[in-house]
Amino acid sequence: MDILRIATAGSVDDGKSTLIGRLLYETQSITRDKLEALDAASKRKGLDFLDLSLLTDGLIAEREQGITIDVAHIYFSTPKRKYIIADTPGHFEYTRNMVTGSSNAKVSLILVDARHGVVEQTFRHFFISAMLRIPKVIVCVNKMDLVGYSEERFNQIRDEFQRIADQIHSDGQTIDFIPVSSLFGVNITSKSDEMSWYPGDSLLHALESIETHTLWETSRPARFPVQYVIRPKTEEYHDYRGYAGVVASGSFSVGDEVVVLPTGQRSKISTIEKFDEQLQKVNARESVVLTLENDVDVSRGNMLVKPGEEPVQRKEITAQVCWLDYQALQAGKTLILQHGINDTKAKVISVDEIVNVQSLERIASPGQLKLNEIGSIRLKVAKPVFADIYEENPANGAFILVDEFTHATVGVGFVNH
Ligand SMILES: Nc1nc2c(ncn2[C@@H]2O[C@H](COP(=O)(O)OP(=O)(O)OP(=O)(O)O)[C@@H](O)[C@H]2O)c(=O)[nH]1
Repeated sequence: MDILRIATAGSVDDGKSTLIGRLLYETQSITRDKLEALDAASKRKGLDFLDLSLLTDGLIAEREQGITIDVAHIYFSTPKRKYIIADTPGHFEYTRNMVTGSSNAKVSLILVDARHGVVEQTFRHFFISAMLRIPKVIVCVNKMDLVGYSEERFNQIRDEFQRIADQIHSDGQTIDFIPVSSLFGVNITSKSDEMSWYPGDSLLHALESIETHTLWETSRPARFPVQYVIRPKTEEYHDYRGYAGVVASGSFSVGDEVVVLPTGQRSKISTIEKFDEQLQKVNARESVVLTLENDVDVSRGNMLVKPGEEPVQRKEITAQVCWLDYQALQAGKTLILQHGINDTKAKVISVDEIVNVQSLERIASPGQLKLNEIGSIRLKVAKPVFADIYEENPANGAFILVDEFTHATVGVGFVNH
């Protein structure tokens, strides 16, 4: 069964917890004991209905004590597929959580309170979705009941959002707008009469109709980072060399010619093995063991690619970076850049620009990048990195920056042109 990952974030009180709670409730994803706990917790709050906002995180006790956690993963499923929602709290400082919570997501769910319209947090969330190239954005205009289910208000918000989207260049991203009332369950899992003017799908229907296989990385250039070299020590398998890893992007078939990076040696794929199975072809995200026709030199950390679509071996990298450390990033700083399983020392040459994610204003030569800021930097690496431009191949275009001494992750980067 396939899995669709959804990233969400919202501003305080725009109704995200209620919306997610309703999705879980109406897809019968709540166990009986959770329902009982929810009922009891709602009664304790003096409510005569189920407070669905208490459901998310599955952390009813924490919610009641007012503790908010960083990123919560919420699971639900329909007969069609499984869903994972990565939910980040809407507080303005949480860019960092949003970036980590959103990586790997194929859908970004953005909530807008119909009364307030597009707010700063909406900008930030959309900017990050665009930066991460999340292919699908669904904007739920919530609390439509509080604006009399007004088509005019919905159109106003949609147009305002679209204006922002037009300012942020985000190729390949599609945006859907859905008017909903989470509290009353309107347009969440089914459509209802209140907004007969709305011709589109309910939220769940929109999610169900996203074709994940067309979104996956298979259409990108083929990349196979070698995680382990398998060399059994037995007599029988004396000559066996298998290369284990996960296909990062693209696909490989038996007989395909491959180039080994960084050596540039060439060979052909002899077999593709998955457990006891022999495959003819393997696609992105699958774990396999490849064997090659001739005895080329391949070691852990090398990458198999196809001739004619090799990534550039970069000694200098320009990247958009989200900085995650309390100590600001400045030119001259030495860090460890980790790209897949490879790491190398990297020196910051310059911090060229920062983006104000609320106004989308760009400031040149800011001198430093502070906690939660997003900006463009230039790095020099000690060992060449085989990264793609993030926009062209997200699976091979991102890296993390690690502090040399504390080993803490201090930044997330996306390779630019
Ligand atoms: N009238 C109306 N109220 C709603 C709707 N959705 C949520 N609310 C109310 O808005 C308030 C905030 O809802 P939550 O779901 O807790 O909002 P949240 O965005 O998760 O807020 P945090 O829990 O602070 O992150 C609650 O009182 C909800 O009952 C809606 O569609 N209509």
